[in-house]
Amino acid sequence: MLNVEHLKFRYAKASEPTLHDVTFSIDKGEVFGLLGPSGAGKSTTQRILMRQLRGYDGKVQMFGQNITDLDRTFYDRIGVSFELPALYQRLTARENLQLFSALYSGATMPVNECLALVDLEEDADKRVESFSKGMKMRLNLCRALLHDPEFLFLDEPTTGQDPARARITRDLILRLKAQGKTIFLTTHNMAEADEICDQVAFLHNGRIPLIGSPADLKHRFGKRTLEVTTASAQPNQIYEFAMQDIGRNQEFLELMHNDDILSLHTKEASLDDVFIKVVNQ
Ligand SMILES: Nc1ncnc2c1ncn2[C@@H]1O[C@H](COP(=O)(O)OP(=O)(O)OP(=O)(O)O)[C@@H](O)[C@H]1O
Repeated sequence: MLNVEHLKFRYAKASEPTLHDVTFSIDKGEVFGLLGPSGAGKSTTQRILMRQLRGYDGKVQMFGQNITDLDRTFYDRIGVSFELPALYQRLTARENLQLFSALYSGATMPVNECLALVDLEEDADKRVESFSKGMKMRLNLCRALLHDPEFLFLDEPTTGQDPARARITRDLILRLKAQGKTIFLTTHNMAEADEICDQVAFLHNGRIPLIGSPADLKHRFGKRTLEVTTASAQPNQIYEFAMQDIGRNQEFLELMHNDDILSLHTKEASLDDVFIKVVNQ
């Protein structure tokens, strides 16, 4: 569905390339997460794939063709939800969607139906300028879905949303995946990436040093630990032991012979651990 090989890109006024050598591919129906520190080049990569930035080196193929060879129907096949101004503030949510619907050559989803997907039906006739950041993000997502595209670009899709709303958005993304859509997202939320992505890639120093399923990367690079608290320890003192070879860890074994264990708690490896390892390399 998408194939990127040795992508390199430098902004006109920058002395160094933002992307040095980026290679990855995404299969149809996959949720792919591009992760990395601020300024790593995640949005830059997305903008190249969306044909907003030209002048790159390397190969970028989408829908089986080089993206430079695709005609304007490309924009009917992709949906884009970015944080930056994509909405008319003075218009209502409904008016915004009606306006964007008119830009597509093919059929679009009824506006009410689309607003219901992101739980905004009751706010349909309010001006966007009165919306919270999270509501604007949800309307942006709605806009991206209007024309039922097969490929979605989502930049930080749950930014500004409270945990309940973020849950609704993540469930929607998973429903879209179940419908066969391919989704490329960026997020700083590692737990979110872990939950919804089939594959994640870490972008760092203009390259992708790690790529794989969250489970595989956590297994390879994360660390599982056991946390122990005891009655005799200082308040807030927690002993932490790596699970690997714990049965031969003398300090742990001695602690287990004490009678004052208060709690034993296993901590699973997380993508946060992997992220920190990648950026500290
Ligand atoms: N128009 C531009 N001209 C020059 N440099 C730019 C331009 N846009 C972005 N950059 C630089 O390119 C680098 C990558 O920026 P980009 O926005 O792609 O990062 P990001 O990984 O998406 O960051 P964040 O997580 O903060 O959104 C940064 O150093 C940024 O300053």
